[in-house]
Amino acid sequence: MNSDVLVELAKTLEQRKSAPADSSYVASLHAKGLNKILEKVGEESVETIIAAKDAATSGDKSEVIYETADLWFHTLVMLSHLDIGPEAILDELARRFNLSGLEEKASRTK
Ligand SMILES: N=c1c2ncn([C@@H]3O[C@H](COP(=O)(O)OP(=O)(O)OP(=O)(O)O)[C@@H](O)[C@H]3O)c2ncn1[C@@H]1O[C@H](COP(=O)(O)O)[C@@H](O)[C@H]1O
Repeated sequence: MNSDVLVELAKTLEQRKSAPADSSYVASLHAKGLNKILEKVGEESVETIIAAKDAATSGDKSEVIYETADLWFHTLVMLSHLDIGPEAILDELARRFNLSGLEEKASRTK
């Protein structure tokens, strides 16, 4: 698995924050602001869910892969807009290694 892609993409997204809005899609999203970015995350979430349902019945996984890539991409733009790098999410997932989801849920205080 090539998780370097996430890190490399995040570097590009960071550079786009200071680019002119009309020079790139990511720069245009940052210029439109967080609400527009969240609208895209919501839209891509719904498209991913629909593609997953379709994949379960048709067996064709290409659309759900394509839509999940759109969703991950827009989620990375959201994180970048909030000055959060993908390392923070990867670190959090790593922290959860070998931690049972059921045990973690039972240990929550809120
Ligand atoms: N991975 C992506 C990527 N995935 C999806 N998209 C774009 O996301 C956009 C939104 O998809 P939609 O299907 O919703 O398109 P749309 O209906 O035209 O969107 P809206 O008008 O509703 O906003 C499309 O324009 C896609 O091209 C991406 N755009 C950029 N990247 C990466 O980001 C880098 C920087 O991109 P730029 O900022 O454009 O240079 C690129 O080099 C790529 O690595």
